[in-house]
Amino acid sequence: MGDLKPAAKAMCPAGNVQMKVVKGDFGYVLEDVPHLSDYLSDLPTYPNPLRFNPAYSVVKQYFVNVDDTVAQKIVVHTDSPRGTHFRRAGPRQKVYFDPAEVHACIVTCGGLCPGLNTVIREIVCGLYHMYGVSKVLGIDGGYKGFYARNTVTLTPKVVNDIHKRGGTIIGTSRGGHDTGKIVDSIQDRGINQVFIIGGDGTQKGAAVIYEEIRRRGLKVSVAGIPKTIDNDIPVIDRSFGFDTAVEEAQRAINAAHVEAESIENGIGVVKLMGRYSGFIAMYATLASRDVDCCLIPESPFYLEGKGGLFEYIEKRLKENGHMVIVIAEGAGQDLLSESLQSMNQQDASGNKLLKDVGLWISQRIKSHFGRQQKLAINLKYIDPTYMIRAIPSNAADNVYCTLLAQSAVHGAMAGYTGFTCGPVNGRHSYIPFNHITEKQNKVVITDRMWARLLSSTNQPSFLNPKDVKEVLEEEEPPTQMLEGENCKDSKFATKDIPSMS
Ligand SMILES: Nc1ncnc2c1ncn2[C@@H]1O[C@H](COP(=O)(O)OP(=O)(O)OP(=O)(O)O)[C@@H](O)[C@H]1O
Ligand SMILES: O=P(O)(O)OC[C@H]1O[C@](O)(CO)[C@@H](O)[C@@H]1O
Ligand SMILES: [Mg+2]
Repeated sequence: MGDLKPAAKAMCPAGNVQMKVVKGDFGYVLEDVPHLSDYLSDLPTYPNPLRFNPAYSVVKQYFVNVDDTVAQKIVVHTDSPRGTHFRRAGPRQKVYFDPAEVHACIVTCGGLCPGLNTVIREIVCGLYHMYGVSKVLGIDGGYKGFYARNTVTLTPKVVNDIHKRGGTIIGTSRGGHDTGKIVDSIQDRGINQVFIIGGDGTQKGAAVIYEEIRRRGLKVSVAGIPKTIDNDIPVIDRSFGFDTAVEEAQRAINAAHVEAESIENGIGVVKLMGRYSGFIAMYATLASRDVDCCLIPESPFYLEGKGGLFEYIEKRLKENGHMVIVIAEGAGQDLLSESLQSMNQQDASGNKLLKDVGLWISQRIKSHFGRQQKLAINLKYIDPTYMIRAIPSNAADNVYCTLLAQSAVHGAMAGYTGFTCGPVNGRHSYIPFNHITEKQNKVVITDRMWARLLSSTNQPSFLNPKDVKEVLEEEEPPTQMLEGENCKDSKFATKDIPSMS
């Protein structure tokens, strides 16, 4: 990495702060994150206290090499360029804060997600035990808590057991992001490390807080920790709490299956979260094996006629006597808008409020088969929406949350700022905000994973040749969670679509 070319700068779409892009040989690109020293000169440095910590001092190569970067694309070809890289997360030999001067704060924003309390716990414990920092504040109730609510003092004792509880002990909210007031509060309280846990909206808010802090020339590190139960944040392998949510969804699917198979022509309908991305529904379906049909926002479907849902339900009931349908909350919203009066309501953050697709589809199925009178169905609708996100994180998510929190703490102590952290191809990395906020992670229905789902449920793809063409033309890159690349050359060739009319 010694022969990297000098930084080439590009404008950051989110604001007026320039992106740090470093180019190297063979198409190597480092999309670096900002550092306090980019805008503050003569900052003192200190040896990392971990050098003197008996637990860590024996670890070989514990400190991350300053040149370590992580490749975004893991599948490469002999002639492909090396592509985009991110700075590897982890402790540095030198830190830019004297632990005694650190005054950190933590805020959680947006919807709940299993693991929030674990992340809070591990930020507090990481700061205390790894770096000897003893001033950590919890901001009560999301962004607006900076200027409208009280704060909570967080110590290892206060947070000791919180990972066993769902929710967030410091509260959360939507809306109320006022950059000026938030940065005033940070400045007035003498806070110099800000840990912001939240989804895409929260990370957009974190980006503008960072920009304002930089504009004011403050020595304050801003670290984002991505949180989304929908797994809709791009670049990172997966988001914390997702595993837990998929696991909890099994209970609802099992119940739907038991109900459905115990009665003649039983249909179990389960609605799961997923506003724009159907990952929870897709993984819960794949894990369960009891699901006959999974409907997600990314894959359009229709009810009536040849190749439609009603036809498939009839076929499945005749074949098997019962069936289970899993539907993500954002699926089929276009169909609902046609039949229900459009509401166009928004939550406090400006997110569109969705109509209840679970209730709607249950009613449509009932009235279709009721009208036909040739198949008497028994439908049970289960809506575990909030149950899958209000629980504590499972063991795997707890470990993941710990690594995330520690990455954020190491990054802030090392003087990095304006970053989100998360695993990229299994290596924790510091990712510039714009990469995380520019677009959403979605299920790519031309990817192998969706094909696996279709072959496991045997459901029709509901796509007509025109839809297939449109999907292929969108050229979505494969998601990080998937093992392969897009297979647009073969998998969705028209002849392979199960129920093409
Ligand atoms: N573009 C933006 N600029 C500044 N702040 C924003 C922006 N978008 C959202 N926010 C703020 O971020 C916070 C959380 O946003 P939002 O409610 O959209 O949840 P989220 O972080 O996307 O999480 P979830 O995945 O649960 O939706 C809110 O306080 C909101 O005001
Ligand atoms: O009802 P709330 O708390 O606004 O949250 C609902 C939304 O939050 C999410 O879980 C995202 O965090 C979406 O899937 C869902 O639409
Ligand atoms: Mg969001």
